[in-house]
Amino acid sequence: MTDYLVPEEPYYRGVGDEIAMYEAAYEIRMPMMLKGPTGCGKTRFVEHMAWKLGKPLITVACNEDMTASDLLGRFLLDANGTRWQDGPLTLAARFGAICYLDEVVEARQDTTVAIHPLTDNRRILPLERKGEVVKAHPDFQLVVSYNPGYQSVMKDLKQSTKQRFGALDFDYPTHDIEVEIVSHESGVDAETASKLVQIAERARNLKGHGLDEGLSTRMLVYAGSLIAKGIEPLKACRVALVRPITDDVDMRDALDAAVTTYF
Ligand SMILES: Nc1ncnc2c1ncn2[C@@H]1O[C@H](COP(=O)(O)OP(=O)(O)OP(=O)(O)O)[C@@H](O)[C@H]1O
Repeated sequence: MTDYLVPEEPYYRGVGDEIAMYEAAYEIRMPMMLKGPTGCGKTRFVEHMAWKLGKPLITVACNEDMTASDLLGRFLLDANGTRWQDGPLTLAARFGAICYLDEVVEARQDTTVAIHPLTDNRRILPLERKGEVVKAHPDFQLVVSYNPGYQSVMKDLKQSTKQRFGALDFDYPTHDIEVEIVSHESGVDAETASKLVQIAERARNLKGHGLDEGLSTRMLVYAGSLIAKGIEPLKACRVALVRPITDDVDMRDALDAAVTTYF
């Protein structure tokens, strides 16, 4: 399990009371759901909290091809016959890690249902194929992330899943905090970081008016990092901010124009 300990403090700039809330939630081992758009700091937050609490962290990026076996484990065939290999969720439950399921809504429903017995007061994980019931280690906690913007009627978590979690809302930080984050992460000065954040703020206003999702803090960190490496800001913004977020020619022009008002 020591392989999964977070060795150094991951930089996380708190934006509200989320650190204190998470600590309280961990105290009672409440399963947590982190809700918010992509690239706004959810993963970094969990890494920071695992480090702060001194607990191992096992992260799983969920996708629609994922089966319950990918989480729970399976029998593998090797030279000596078959042997059981724990999946990441089983490993975390057995040895007391924080298990972070990123974008859990992407997983198929039979996969999400597999977490149910772990997320109520039973805190057990039945491994039907193996004929074992794993009792969760006292340090085990389940954390999932969820981007409400992506959900459709077809793809949403069942209420019986949602209601097993406490939830923390995440969003893009306020201007000054985002400037601090972008500057810290990329190495650009506060003035440049502030320009990048202003571009993002303008683009975020276009969400729902041609853009599906706002420009994330992650994208700003990329743009800033390119600028810090000596790339001309205009080009850095095109590559890291404008081109990835839209294929629409008019929208690209509008965003390019926004960039040129700052750089
Ligand atoms: N509050 C914050 N403190 C420190 N860094 C932050 C913060 N918010 C965002 N970042 C920066 O933004 C980047 C993206 O954040 P992160 O990977 O945590 O996003 P996410 O919300 O988990 O996205 P996804 O849902 O796509 O996984 C981080 O690598 C970090 O550089």
